[in-house]
Amino acid sequence: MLNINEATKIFNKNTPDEHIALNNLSLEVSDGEFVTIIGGNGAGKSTLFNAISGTLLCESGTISLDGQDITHMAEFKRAEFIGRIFQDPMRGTAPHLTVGENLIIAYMRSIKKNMLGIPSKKEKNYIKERLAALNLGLEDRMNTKIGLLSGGQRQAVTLVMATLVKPKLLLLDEHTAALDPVSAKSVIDLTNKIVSENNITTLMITHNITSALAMGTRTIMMDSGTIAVDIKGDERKELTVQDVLKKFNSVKKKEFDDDNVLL
Ligand SMILES: Nc1ncnc2c1ncn2[C@@H]1O[C@H](COP(=O)(O)OP(=O)(O)OP(=O)(O)O)[C@@H](O)[C@H]1O
Repeated sequence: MLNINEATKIFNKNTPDEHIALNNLSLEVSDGEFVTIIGGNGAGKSTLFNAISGTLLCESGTISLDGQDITHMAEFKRAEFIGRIFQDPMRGTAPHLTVGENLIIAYMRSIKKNMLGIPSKKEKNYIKERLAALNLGLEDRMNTKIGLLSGGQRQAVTLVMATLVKPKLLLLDEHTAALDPVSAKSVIDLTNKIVSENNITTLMITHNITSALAMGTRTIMMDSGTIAVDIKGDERKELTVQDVLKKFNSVKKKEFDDDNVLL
């Protein structure tokens, strides 16, 4: 499905500030896998997402999705089949447009029609049904400017926007980190529901090792632009946070230190 082969990204190359953010990183993700990604500050998690979504190009290595080489494909082209949700609920939506307008634009873009085209009545009903399925009553707020919704409501709408048409790949970049605990829990539940019901291949960055283990089917831990730990299958089922940290320490021969990691 997703195949990253020896990707290297170097920032400020050949300067005193040179930094290798992705170091010959290879990763294969199968169709329908839900991979949670953890790692300390600066480990390269967001750079990995930027490389996959085309926000930046790597110095070397290849990236393919569904058998198609996307290594040099422009970001806006990849956005047709890669959904990405950011930490900031303000990102990825047009705050002055209504909930309905934002959803329609996302839908029209995903089906490669003119973004400002007019959906049919059937399509409009489908969009409303998808919103209603969240059980947040947001289908009654189709005419509300999306910027007036709470952060949690907005991330919920963003999740629907990104999955109205099933993306080949969904990238969740700490998408609950800016929310209060109750809203974060609600968005996590919605994420699980939408991803599993639609069997969407998903990568999710989180700083919370507990939810990294509780969610998804596989957990990888990044360090210095590489994958230090990769856990899936039966091995993952019984694993505790301490086990993950122990694994990291034994592989990297150093203590995992990151104040931001919530146990
Ligand atoms: N545009 C850039 N220019 C220079 N250096 C960068 C740039 N983007 C990222 N880096 C550096 O690359 C490294 C990896 O950054 P990245 O944002 O991928 O880490 P991360 O794992 O997402 O960290 P965090 O959990 O803090 O968000 C860091 O050392 C960072 O300072």
